[in-house]
Amino acid sequence: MEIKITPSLLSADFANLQRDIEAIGSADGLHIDVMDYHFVPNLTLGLPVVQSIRKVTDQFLDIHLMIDDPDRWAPSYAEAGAQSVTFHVEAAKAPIRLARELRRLGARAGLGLNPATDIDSLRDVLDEVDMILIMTVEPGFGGQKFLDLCLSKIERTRTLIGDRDIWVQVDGGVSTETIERCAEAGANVFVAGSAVFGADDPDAMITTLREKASAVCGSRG
Ligand SMILES: O=C(CO)[C@@H](O)[C@H](O)COP(=O)(O)O
Ligand SMILES: [Fe+2]
Repeated sequence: MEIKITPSLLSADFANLQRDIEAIGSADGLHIDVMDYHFVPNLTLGLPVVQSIRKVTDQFLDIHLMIDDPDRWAPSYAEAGAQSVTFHVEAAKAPIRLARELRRLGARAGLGLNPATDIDSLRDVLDEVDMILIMTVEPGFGGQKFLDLCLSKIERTRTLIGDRDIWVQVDGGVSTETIERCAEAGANVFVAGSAVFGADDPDAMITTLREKASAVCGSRG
């Protein structure tokens, strides 16, 4: 499965978003973390900023909603032109209805899972989604330490998916130190915030991360 590196704009300079987006031209998408002070103890940005970003880039927009009541708010991000919208299973009231609505609006539907949320009970929902986002830190902040305990969930997720065309995204603490283990476990989409924007050359870091993940996936077959 194709490897994708989607840097998180959470670690970009919010006063210079366009500049920082242009500095990562080799990214496979822009991961945009929407937080509401309720689902997580942090506040970031919302729909107006996503609409503005849409106007200045053709990049694939990968929205990660860490908000209460995604049933109400998520469709607007698809309408704003985001190609992928991920909501959390812990927050959604009707995840199947919401995933269907996102797909109807032309977006890929993503299902996000916190570190303590199990995947096994979600096997019946898999055909409704295009991506499973596995948090590898508690959601809310960039720059946290990768939780190794999530690796076995990545493996179980890939096994449950079988031959379905569903992406497995890992988010949190992904770096040159951890990306190979995530790829080995079965992830193919990698969010990296502090690792990319904290690097001297963010675009070169994307290439390094992609090479490390690809080397593992190549050997995994
Ligand atoms: O969703 C989140 C945090 O809740 C992430 O997307 C972070 O922004 C990733 O940042 P790093 O751990 O890569 O610094
Ligand atoms: Fe995220």
